[in-house]
Amino acid sequence: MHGLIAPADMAGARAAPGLPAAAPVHEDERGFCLRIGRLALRSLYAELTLYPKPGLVSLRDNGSHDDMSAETFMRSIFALRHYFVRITLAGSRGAPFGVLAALGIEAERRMLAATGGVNTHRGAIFGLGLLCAAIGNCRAQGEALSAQAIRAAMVARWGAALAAHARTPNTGSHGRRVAARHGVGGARHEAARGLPAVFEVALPALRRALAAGRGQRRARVDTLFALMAHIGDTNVYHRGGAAGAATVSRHARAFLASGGTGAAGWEERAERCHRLFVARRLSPGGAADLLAAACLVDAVTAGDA
Ligand SMILES: CC(C)(COP(=O)(O)OP(=O)(O)OC[C@H]1O[C@@H](n2cnc3c(N)ncnc32)[C@H](O[C@H]2O[C@H](COP(=O)(O)OP(=O)(O)OP(=O)(O)O)[C@@H](O)[C@H]2O)[C@@H]1O)[C@@H](O)C(=O)NCCC(=O)NCCS
Ligand SMILES: Nc1ncnc2[nH]cnc12
Repeated sequence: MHGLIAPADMAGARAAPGLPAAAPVHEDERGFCLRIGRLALRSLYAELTLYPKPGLVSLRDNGSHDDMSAETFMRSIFALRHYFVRITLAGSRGAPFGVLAALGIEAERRMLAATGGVNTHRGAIFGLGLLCAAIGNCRAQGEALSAQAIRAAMVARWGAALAAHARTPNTGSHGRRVAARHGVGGARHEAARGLPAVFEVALPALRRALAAGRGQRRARVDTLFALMAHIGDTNVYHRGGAAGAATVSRHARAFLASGGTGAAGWEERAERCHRLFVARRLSPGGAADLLAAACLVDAVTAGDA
């Protein structure tokens, strides 16, 4: 991921929609935004390359998907290399939600151009974009980069707009149909509530597993299962309905109850779950995004930025 972001990206950042073009970007601010952008890409790459990851695309196989592969995701990650830098800068400048949304919609356009029209990271563009903006805002306010401060900055600066966004009808997305049929709010409602899946489920699970000495791979697998056990994933509902969502939650809880990756034979159990989800075409894409989001917050709060 190291070489993906060049200083030229900051030039691109200044030209970002809604940001004052003449606003000078100071050296330390520039360096910070580049580092956060790099950590965001690294988090998406960490998610993609993790295995076993029930139903999801990895370097091993395409999971429950006929329309995308690891290559599709790599193209998407490369297409987002400017976006995360820009939205971090926008957040540091206290940009309104409309500016962030415009950056996100532009990023979605770049993603679709890179993937041949496949939706790989629409949810990640939203969730990780919001976190990058909050991280930039936190630093600009002189706050220490803790999980609590990042969440507080996101809610304080964009909470009202996110609540309004969650109330607006989805534009022809799966999310709208899932919300109408199953009452599951998805990404918008998750953000409107301050990303509880990231800060109250994923991050604690990741840190518990790391503190238990399980290493990054096993900690990330445990975290993905914790997310699958707890969230309403619109991707799962879209493909498998309420029965599919119950299947995902039941198998995730069983894996965790058996000790997660701390128990002998965990990898075979996780791969068996992967094969079952693939057979039923289930794909917890929302959990995958939230895992990447937790990896980003963990890296930033560990001082990697
Ligand atoms: C805010 C939006 C992005 C919300 O979009 P939408 O109205 O469609 O709402 P959702 O469907 O609920 O969510 C969209 C994606 O978010 C991920 N997701 C799902 N559930 C959750 C959840 N509980 N919490 C968080 N995130 C969630 C998921 O994204 C991932 O899965 C997609 C890939 O999987 P796949 O199965 O292939 O998906 P499809 O192609 O759609 O299905 P198939 O046809 O293949 O079967 C991929 O997107 C992953 O990221 C949901 O898909 C939007 O309204 C918006 O406003 N966007 C622009 C604003 C913006 O980005 N701003 C930036 C900063 S504010
Ligand atoms: N690895 C993955 N496979 C399928 N959908 C995803 N959405 C986000 N990451 C994903």
